[in-house]
Amino acid sequence: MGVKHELELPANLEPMTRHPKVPGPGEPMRVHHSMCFGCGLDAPVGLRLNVTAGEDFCVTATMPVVDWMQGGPGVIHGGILSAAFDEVMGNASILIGVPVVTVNLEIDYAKPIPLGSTLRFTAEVLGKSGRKVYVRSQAYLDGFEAPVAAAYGIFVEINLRKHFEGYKEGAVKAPQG
Ligand SMILES: CCCCCCCC(=O)SCCNC(=O)CCNC(=O)[C@H](O)C(C)(C)COP(=O)(O)OP(=O)(O)OC[C@H]1O[C@@H](n2cnc3c(N)ncnc32)[C@H](O)[C@@H]1OP(=O)(O)O
Repeated sequence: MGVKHELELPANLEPMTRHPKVPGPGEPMRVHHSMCFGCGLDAPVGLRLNVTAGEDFCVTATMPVVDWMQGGPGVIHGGILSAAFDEVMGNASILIGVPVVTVNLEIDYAKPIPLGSTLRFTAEVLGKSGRKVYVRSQAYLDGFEAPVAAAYGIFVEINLRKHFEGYKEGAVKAPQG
């Protein structure tokens, strides 16, 4: 079946503006936490995704599919791909300037993705309604015109300080030096 139909969006989407302080098109998005599994460079195990800002409400990213990402023999684990989509779509949400967390993630896996390949991601914010931000992402592989996987995410605006209150004491710190 490949990737599924479009995400059903609510009728009451609000106009969005790109936040003036986010990176410009072609510039790298900032690492939001050095120990983040998705983008952190100090995380002992992680995707270390480099996400690049695009035009409007879009971002792009690439991810080499390396051996530790294996699920079935020779191919990526579906949960790793899901985490990559989460990270890329979370970064797209940053472009509208609201702190968010994921509440809903849907993935379509259309093709097996071999170890040794490089996935290319695109993601765009489709709209915002109240605290909810709707995002879509697609993953591409060389040699395939259509996406090899796709995702839809709903992210919800949070108060960053309140959301992580009570959890920060248990946070894993980056190694010193
Ligand atoms: C930023 C850089 C990249 C980061 C990428 C990685 C992002 C992540 O992985 S974040 C980690 C995973 N996510 C989480 O841990 C979130 C856990 N969930 C929560 O903490 C809470 O559900 C929270 C705070 C998001 C929302 O709770 P609360 O503030 O009580 O709001 P609540 O009223 O339940 O929901 C807000 C809206 O979202 C909707 N909503 C909540 N859950 C869902 C869901 N599963 N599906 C669809 N809609 C939902 C609600 O219906 C509500 O809509 P409306 O405003 O229209 O009534």
